[in-house]
Amino acid sequence: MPKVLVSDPIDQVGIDILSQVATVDVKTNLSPDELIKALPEYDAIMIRSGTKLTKEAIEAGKNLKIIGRAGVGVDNVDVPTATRQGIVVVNSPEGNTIAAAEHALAMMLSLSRYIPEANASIKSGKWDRKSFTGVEVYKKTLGVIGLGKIGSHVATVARALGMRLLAYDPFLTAERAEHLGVNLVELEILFRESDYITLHLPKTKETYHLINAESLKIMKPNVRIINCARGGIIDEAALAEAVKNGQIGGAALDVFENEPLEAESTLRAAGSRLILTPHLGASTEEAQTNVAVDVAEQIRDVLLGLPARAAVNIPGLGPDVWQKLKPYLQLAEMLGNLVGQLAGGRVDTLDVRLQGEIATSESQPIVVAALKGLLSPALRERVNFVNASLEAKERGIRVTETRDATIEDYTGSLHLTANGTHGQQSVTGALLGKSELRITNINDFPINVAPSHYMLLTLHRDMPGIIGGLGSLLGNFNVNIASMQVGRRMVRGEAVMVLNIDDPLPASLLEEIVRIPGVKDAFVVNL
Ligand SMILES: NC(=O)C1=CN([C@@H]2O[C@H](COP(=O)(O)OP(=O)(O)OC[C@H]3O[C@@H](n4cnc5c(N)ncnc54)[C@H](O)[C@@H]3O)[C@@H](O)[C@H]2O)C=CC1
Ligand SMILES: O=C(O)C(=O)COP(=O)(O)O
Repeated sequence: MPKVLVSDPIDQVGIDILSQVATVDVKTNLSPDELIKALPEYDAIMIRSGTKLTKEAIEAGKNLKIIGRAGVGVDNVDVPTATRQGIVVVNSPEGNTIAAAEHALAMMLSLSRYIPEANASIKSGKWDRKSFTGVEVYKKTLGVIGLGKIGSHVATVARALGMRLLAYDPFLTAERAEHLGVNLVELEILFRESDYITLHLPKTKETYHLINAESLKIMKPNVRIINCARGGIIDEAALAEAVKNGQIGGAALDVFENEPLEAESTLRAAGSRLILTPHLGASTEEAQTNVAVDVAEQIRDVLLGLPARAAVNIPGLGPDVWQKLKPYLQLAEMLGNLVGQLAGGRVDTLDVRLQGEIATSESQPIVVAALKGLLSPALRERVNFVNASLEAKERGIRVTETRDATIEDYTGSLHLTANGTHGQQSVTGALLGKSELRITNINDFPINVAPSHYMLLTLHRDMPGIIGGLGSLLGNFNVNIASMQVGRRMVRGEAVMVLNIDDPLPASLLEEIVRIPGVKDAFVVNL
C-alpha cells in the first residue's frame, strides 16, 4: 500500500478517502528537520498552509508522487522543485472561496462597528456605548484588489450591501468587471478613492509590499484595509505605524508575512484599530470538508494512476482532457519513445504534427506526452507528465508544433520528426478503431504495425533473401518472431522491415544482422 503523510489538521472525511488506497499517517507540527526525516518513506503528502515544503524538503521526498494542498495558495510549496522532481502539485481552487470571502466581509463589518473592542470592553465589566459609535458601509466605496474567485464574491455581497465598487486586477476583462457591477480602475485611483480596501490576490514578486508607506500616504485618512489574502502583500511595519498614529482608520489582517506571527511582532502592539485573526479565512466546517474531499480524491486518483483535476503544475491535463485524449496521449508517448530510440543520441529539435481530427484538440498534453516518450529512454521513470517539458527545455530540445485538419488515411494521426546527432528520424502513428495504436510510417516508409515491447527494425534493399536470412539468424539465436511487416516506396528500392519479437535481442546480434547482404542498418526498439 502507498503511504500518505498528513502534516496539517485535515477534516476526517479526507483521511477516510485516502485510507481507501493508502496507509495514512497524521503527524502535525513537525519541525522542518522532522519533516525532512519523515518524507522519504511517503508517496504523497497532504498539507494546509502550516507545512512549508521547501526545496530541501521536497528533494528529501524521493518517493513523492503528489503534494496535495487542501486549500488555494501553494506559496508554501516550492512548486518549481516539485515540477523538476516530477511531483504533481494539486490544490482545491474553489473549496474555501466562500469561507475566505465571508471572513473578509466579517473583518470589514467588525472594523466598521468596533465588534472586537466592544466585546473586550463588555467582558471586562464595562457598559461603554459612546466609545463604539461605528460607521455604515452603505454607500461607501470598497476597493477590491484582485477580482478572482474570492474577490468576486466579496464584490457581489458588497454590492448587495449598497457599496460602490472599484477594483484593480490587471488580468481581468472589462466584460467580467461590468458583469460584477465593478468599476475597473488603476491602482492609484483605487488607493485614493476607497473607504475600504480588501486584498484578494496572490503573493508574488510583483505584489510584494504592494501596500507600503508610500501608498498609505495617498489613501483617505479613514480608509480601512483588509488582508485575507497573503502576508507580505502589505508592508507590516508601515501598516502598524499608520494604524498606531491614526494615519488610517484601521486594518484587519488574517495573514502575515511570517506565520505563525512572532510573539514580539509590532502588529500585536498596534492598538485596537488593528484587528488580527490567526489565518482563519478557510476555517469553516463547510470549507474544510470541501477542501479535504477535493484534495484527498485527487491524491487517491493519482496514486491509482489517474489524472488529477486541479494540478497546478500540469497545465491542461485535467480528467476531461485526459478522457478525451487518452488514446492519443498513449500514441504520442509511444511515438516519442520510438523516434527517440531511432534517433539514438542527442535530439535537438522535435516537430509534432497533429493531423485530422486531433488538429483541433488541445495540443499541449499531446506534445508533453511525446516529450515524455522521447526522454524516457534516457530518463526512465524519472520523466513524467509533470516534468517532461522542463526536462526537454533544459536539454535544449526545441519543440515545434504543426496542425493540419485534413483527414488523410486515418481520422487522426500524429507525425513526429526528430533531428539530432545522427540526423533526422520521423515516425507516424494513428489509432485503429478507438484505441488501438498503430505505427503507420517510419522515415517515409508506409507500414502498419502494432507496437510491442520488443521490436527489431531494419533498413535494407528490397531484394530476395533478406527476410529468409534474417529469419534464420533470429531462429539460430532462439528469438521468436511474433509478426513481421515490410514497407517500401518502390520495387527493389530501399525498404524497412519491422519485426515484433517475443524475446529481447542480444546486442551482439545487431552486428550480425547488418552483415546480411542488403541490410544497411538495424535498430532494436523496446516500447
Ligand atoms: N485567508 C485564507 O485563509 C485564504 C486565503 N486565500 C488567498 O486569497 C487569494 C485569492 O484567492 P482566489 O480568489 O481563490 O484566487 P484567484 O486566482 O481566483 O484570484 C486571484 C486574482 O488576483 C488577480 N491578480 C494577480 N496578480 C495581481 C496583481 N498584481 N494585482 C491585482 N490583481 C492580481 C488575478 O488576476 C486573479 O483575478 C490567494 O492569495 C489565496 O491564497 C484563499 C483562501 C483562504
Ligand atoms: O487556501 C488558502 O490559500 C489559505 O490560505 C487557507 O489556508 P489554511 O488551509 O487554512 O491553512
